[in-house]
Amino acid sequence: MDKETVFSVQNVTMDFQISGKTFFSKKRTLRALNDVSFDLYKGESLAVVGESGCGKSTLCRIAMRFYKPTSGQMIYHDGSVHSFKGEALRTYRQKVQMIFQDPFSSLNPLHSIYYHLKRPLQLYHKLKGKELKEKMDEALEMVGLVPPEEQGRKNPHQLSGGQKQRAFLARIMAIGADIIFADEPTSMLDVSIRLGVLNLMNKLKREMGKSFLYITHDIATARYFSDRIIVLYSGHMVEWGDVDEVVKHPVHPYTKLLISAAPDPERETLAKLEVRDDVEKEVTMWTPESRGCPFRNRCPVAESRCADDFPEAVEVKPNQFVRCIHAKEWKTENNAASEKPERNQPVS
Ligand SMILES: Nc1ncnc2c1ncn2[C@@H]1O[C@H](COP(=O)(O)OP(=O)(O)OP(=O)(O)O)[C@@H](O)[C@H]1O
Repeated sequence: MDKETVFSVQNVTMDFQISGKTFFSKKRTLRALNDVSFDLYKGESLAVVGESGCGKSTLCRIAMRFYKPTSGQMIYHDGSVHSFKGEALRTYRQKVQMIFQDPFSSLNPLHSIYYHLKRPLQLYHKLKGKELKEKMDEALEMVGLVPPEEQGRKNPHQLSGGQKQRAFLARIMAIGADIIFADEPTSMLDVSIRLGVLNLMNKLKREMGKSFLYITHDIATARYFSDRIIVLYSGHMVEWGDVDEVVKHPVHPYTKLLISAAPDPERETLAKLEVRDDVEKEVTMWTPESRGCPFRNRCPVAESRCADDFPEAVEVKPNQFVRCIHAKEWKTENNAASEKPERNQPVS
């Protein structure tokens, strides 16, 4: 069955003007995202992973219209997100929502949980009286805040971090969102509570067909919750595809590095891959004038040609794409290995 695209990111590039190192130095341009493109499908979770500063949150902020991209566009229902006005903008603000990292600042401490649910149900669905109360309780039950009568009357400070994220998800459901940009929604929660929130998002995805763009630096939760994954490095998509394939058989040296840094008992055999220690380990600041592969200064297999151009994407396996000069060689080797007949198998 064909997948239904509900949101598209098309060649998005985002530049920021930043101050120089001293008061008198000239402003510089930082390229936070470089030519980023992908589709988000109905009822899927697409993880965006990468280390701090790689541009994950910028992607969310553009989708929320906090920033306008320098070039490229985001598409929702055939319309460019930054061109929406009037009714189209109102619908977009209803259907596309964001859940934040910090559950402590996402709810108004002065108002009850019922209040947070009542407002969107009145505004977007024109509900009142008994029907309004039933819908609020339904939303609380859906996210596991029970009994709803008791939980709904509480103020945010009376809830734990995990319960606050559940209350915020109940609000998003009450608004009627279909697409949720989740920016590290569990990173500030205790490990024991994280799983519950991820399971709840899984339920919203599976049972209600909600789509999630799941921003994280944690490969383990990305694999647990997501269907596909994009690995970002310094604003560039370096590898993307089905999450199991990318995590089990990473091809880009940066993906290998990320995965080798995450503990996983199943993956004892993966060779540990170190960054080069003869060069700077910090992420190089990317500017509109920068050329080549952004990872080359840390890459153990870099060659001089890596400074020329950022390589084209190569589909190394069905649904797994890599941008690295070695991707074609890897693809050839991999295909040769898979074409080799097994011993004792008749060749037809
Ligand atoms: N408004 C801004 N002005 C200038 N630079 C910015 C702005 N917003 C983000 N940046 C820069 O853009 C780059 C990407 O930032 P972003 O917050 O998207 O990264 P991130 O991957 O989400 O990091 P983290 O995981 O630490 O939140 C960083 O170098 C950041 O300093």
